[in-house]
Amino acid sequence: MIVTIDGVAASGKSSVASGVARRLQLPYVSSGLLYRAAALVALDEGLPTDRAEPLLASLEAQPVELRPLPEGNEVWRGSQDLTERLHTSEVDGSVSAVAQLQPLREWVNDHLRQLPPPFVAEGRDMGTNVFPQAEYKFYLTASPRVRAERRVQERTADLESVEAALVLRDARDARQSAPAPDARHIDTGLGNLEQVIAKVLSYLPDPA
Ligand SMILES: Nc1ncnc2c1ncn2[C@@H]1O[C@H](COP(=O)(O)OP(=O)(O)O)[C@@H](O)[C@H]1O
Ligand SMILES: Nc1ccn([C@H]2C[C@H](O)[C@@H](COP(=O)(O)OP(=O)(O)O)O2)c(=O)n1
Repeated sequence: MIVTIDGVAASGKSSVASGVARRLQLPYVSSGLLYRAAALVALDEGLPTDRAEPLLASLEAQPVELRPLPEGNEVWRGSQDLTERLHTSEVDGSVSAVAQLQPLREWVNDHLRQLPPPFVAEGRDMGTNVFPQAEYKFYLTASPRVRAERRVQERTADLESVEAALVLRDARDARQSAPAPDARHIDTGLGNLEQVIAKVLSYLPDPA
C-alpha cells in the first residue's frame, strides 16, 4: 500500500504523514528533504541553484541518503547528518530554484522509487508524478496566514515575512504542486493536528 500526502508549504504534510504512518505502523517518506538537502549542498559549496550539472556532479561524487525512520526522517551525506540544517530560512529561500531543475527532480524520484512499499509519502507530486498508482491520495491546504502562524513557531522570523515567503514559494512551486485528480482535499486550518490525522485515517483500511 502507498498513501500519498501532497500539499502546499507548511500545510502540515510531514506532521500528518508521520501521525498517519505511526498509526498504521508504516514508515513515512518526506520527499522535500531531498530537495532541501540538494539546496543545502549548493549553498555549502557555492554552487549555482539554477544549473543542474555542477550540483548533480557533487551529489554523485558524495551521495545523499534519505533514511525514512518511523520516528522522523533523516538525511545523511557520508558520515554527516544534514537533518538539523534542512529547515532554515536560507534553505527555504533556495530550495524552489533547485526543485525547478528537471535532472534534480529525476535524481530525487529515482531515490524515492527505490524505497520498498508499504509507506506514506509526502511532498508536492507524490500522487501525480512519482506514485500515480498509489491507492490513497490526499492534498492538504490551509490559508497563508494559518500556515505562517505555524511556521513562526519553528523559525526565528516575524509573521509578515514568513507569510510573504510562503506565498512566494507557493508561486515558485506551483508547477509541480497540482493536486492529483483522485486526491481527497483536506483544509488543515479547520481542525487540530489530531483531527486531521483522524480524518485521513478514516479513509484508510484499519491496520491488520
Ligand atoms: N491542523 C493541523 N494540521 C497539520 N499541522 C498542524 C495543524 N495544527 C498545527 N500544526 C502544526 O503545523 C506545523 C506544520 O508543519 P509541517 O508538518 O512541517 O508541514 P509541511 O510538511 O507541510 O511543511 C507542525 O508544527 C504542526 O504540528
Ligand atoms: N515532492 C516534492 C517535495 C518538495 N518539493 C520542493 C518544493 C518545496 O519548496 C521544497 C521543500 O519542500 P518541503 O515539503 O520540505 O517543505 P515545505 O512543506 O514546503 O516547507 O521542495 C518539490 O518540488 N517536490
